[in-house]
Amino acid sequence: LSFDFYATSCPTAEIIVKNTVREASSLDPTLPGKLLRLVFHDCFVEGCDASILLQGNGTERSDPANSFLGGFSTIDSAKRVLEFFCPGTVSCADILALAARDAVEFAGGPSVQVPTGRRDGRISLASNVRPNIIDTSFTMDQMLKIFSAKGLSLDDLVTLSGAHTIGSAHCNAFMDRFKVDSKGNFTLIDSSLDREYAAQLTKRCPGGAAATSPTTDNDPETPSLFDNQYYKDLLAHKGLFQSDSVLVSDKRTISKVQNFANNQDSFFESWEQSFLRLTSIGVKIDNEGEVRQLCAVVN
Ligand code: HEM
Ligand SMILES: [Ca+2]
Ligand SMILES: [Ca+2]
Repeated sequence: LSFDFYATSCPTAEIIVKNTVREASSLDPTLPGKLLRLVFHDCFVEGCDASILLQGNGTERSDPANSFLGGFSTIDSAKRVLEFFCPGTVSCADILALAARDAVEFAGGPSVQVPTGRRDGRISLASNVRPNIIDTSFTMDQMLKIFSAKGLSLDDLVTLSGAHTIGSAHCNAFMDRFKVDSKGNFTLIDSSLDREYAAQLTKRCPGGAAATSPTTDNDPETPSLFDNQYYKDLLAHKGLFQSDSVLVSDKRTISKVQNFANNQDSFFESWEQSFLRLTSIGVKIDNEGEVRQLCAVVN
């Protein structure tokens, strides 16, 4: 990968992606979160190779763990423009990494220079999703095991979890942390969650209707701003997922959380490094992959 990969073959590549993300985000403020989660779910399965974008029976996209992913149409739009100006040149994997980078910037986060040159993969299997994607119920050791397998550290886990400073979630991702009986009586199951916050969350999940339920902001304070508020939320026991709360209950990660909560610059600096590591996982180059014509299908 290199920073000037498309300098001669498609010098406007990054501008085209940025403009597409900018326009789409101004119409749909939920888009930045979707693009950011999309690159995470791409890179953790088969590397950053746009395997998540392939459609069809039994692909990664068809796994229930990926059912709430979004942002696909924005990637398709950017690809359409790029195929017009630079046919067969810019990979879907690069478009996705650049779009996620731009999404963070438009949400108020740091702008990161991202190297390009990723090729698109030809393999996308639902059976590869569960072993590689972290569930909210995982312990720190289970999370660390998956992160290590990707060449990422505990610090990367704390930093990249900061993505939950934007975006939203469906009830089934956090509903098991509390319980409401038929009489409306509320019981807190996970005591690492603030009681009042949990009581508010129950109102977002009426009757336990998980899939059809409305979404809840990941960061209750600044839901669409990419800032360090997520870490302040964690210290206030307002991490939405169990996997967020674990970051303050584990002595290996609490000091990093405190550091980021007190110092946004420190979070942003770490973000830049960790985001580069995330978007470099298992990249395919040259004939290890292809440049798809359409991001949803292999050539
Ligand atoms: C480490 C373990 C992680 C777990 C268990 C986890 C889990 C989840 C879950 C359950 C949701 C809600 C999905 C829904 O119901 O719609 C979510 C949302 C989100 N996640 Fe994570 N996540 C993790 C790490 C990450 C990382 C590393 C990133 C990116 C760098 C990320 C970015 C996001 C974003 C941006 C959203 C909001 C998506 C939207 O608004 O549509 N997450 N995550
Ligand atoms: Ca992938
Ligand atoms: Ca925020």
